[in-house]
Amino acid sequence: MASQEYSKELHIALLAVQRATLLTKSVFHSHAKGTLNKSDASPVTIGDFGAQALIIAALQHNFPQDEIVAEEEAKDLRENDQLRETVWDLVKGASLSDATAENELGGSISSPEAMLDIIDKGNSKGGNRGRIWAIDPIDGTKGFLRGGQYAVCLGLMVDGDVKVGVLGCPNLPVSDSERLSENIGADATDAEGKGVLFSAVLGQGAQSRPLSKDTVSSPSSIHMKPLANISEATFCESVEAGHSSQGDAAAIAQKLGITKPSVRMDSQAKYGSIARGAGDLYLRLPARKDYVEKIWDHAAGDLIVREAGGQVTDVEGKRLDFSLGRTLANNKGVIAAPKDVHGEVIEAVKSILNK
Ligand SMILES: Nc1ncnc2c1ncn2[C@@H]1O[C@H](COP(=O)(O)O)[C@@H](OP(=O)(O)O)[C@H]1O
Ligand SMILES: [Mg+2]
Ligand SMILES: [Mg+2]
Ligand SMILES: [Mg+2]
Repeated sequence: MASQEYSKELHIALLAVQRATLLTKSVFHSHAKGTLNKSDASPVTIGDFGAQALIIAALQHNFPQDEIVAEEEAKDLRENDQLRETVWDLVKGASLSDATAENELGGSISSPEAMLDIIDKGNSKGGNRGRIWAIDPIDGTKGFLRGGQYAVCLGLMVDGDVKVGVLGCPNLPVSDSERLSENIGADATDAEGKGVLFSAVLGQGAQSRPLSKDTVSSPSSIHMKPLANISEATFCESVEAGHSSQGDAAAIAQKLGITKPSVRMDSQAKYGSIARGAGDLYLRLPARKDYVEKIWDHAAGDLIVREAGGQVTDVEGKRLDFSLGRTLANNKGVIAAPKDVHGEVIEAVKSILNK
């Protein structure tokens, strides 16, 4: 049988996300997370920089022609010797325990200077032409710092359309059959038995597999849970009230007859959770009118939910458009739901937001 389309891209993406996720786990457990505040007042840690370096190095080794849009830049590390050395210590020690897998990723980065240049290779403007990877080295940095959920995120777009998506979620349960509990975001740990990789290739379905320390584990297919009645839905939203208007979400839930409390969770772990049927809906209602969503916050999750039988749009019902550069310039908010109830959810969203 001929290998399926994008099979090499998926394999490398899984390995690269796995290696980067292991690096972030070591930072998650340490007290010194090397946190800085960026110009927009959002945090970045040594884990974000290190994970971005490892993923880009793996992509450049395998797909040297491809462009990369990544969240972070090396400027702060160039200006701060101590911070640079701390990140370098993390990066040079990071490797998968399987030698073949590590070889496939190109092995270690050669020097701290090379690491800085690699981090800055994520500066593509994005757009609607050619092969462009989108990287969020730690999505949900605030959750990461709080000891909650976070995700290492990688997507491949071709001509502006997402073809491959991978999410590494070290603090989610491995099992697809655990329903979400209210406090999953708050009491997350990556103790034994935790850690999952979600993935999808356009037209080939969505999968989950345990996060491993060596080569990739074998996958299970994942699907959104059929909903007999929308009123029985469990919906997910951000922990951060500034990222998603929780008052609007509550009003929409009430309109749909939903009585269960929302599950608040950081990061694209929300997309992975509903894709595996652990929850049903993801509501991200714009809290600030001027905020423009970034493509790396949604590329992988959007594809994984759609391949699991869901529909993902903005609050007006438009598909997310990844072809416009580094941001989702043409979209406001995100509504993800099983295909057959998505229309009903959008009607409720419109009726509340247009009030
Ligand atoms: N005002 C805002 N509205 C919506 N999203 C925002 C925001 N400010 C920051 N974000 C984004 O929200 C992401 C986290 O999403 P969530 O709330 O679902 O955990 C952040 O990703 P990072 O943590 O990668 O910076 C950041 O890009
Ligand atoms: Mg950030
Ligand atoms: Mg993010
Ligand atoms: Mg991030």
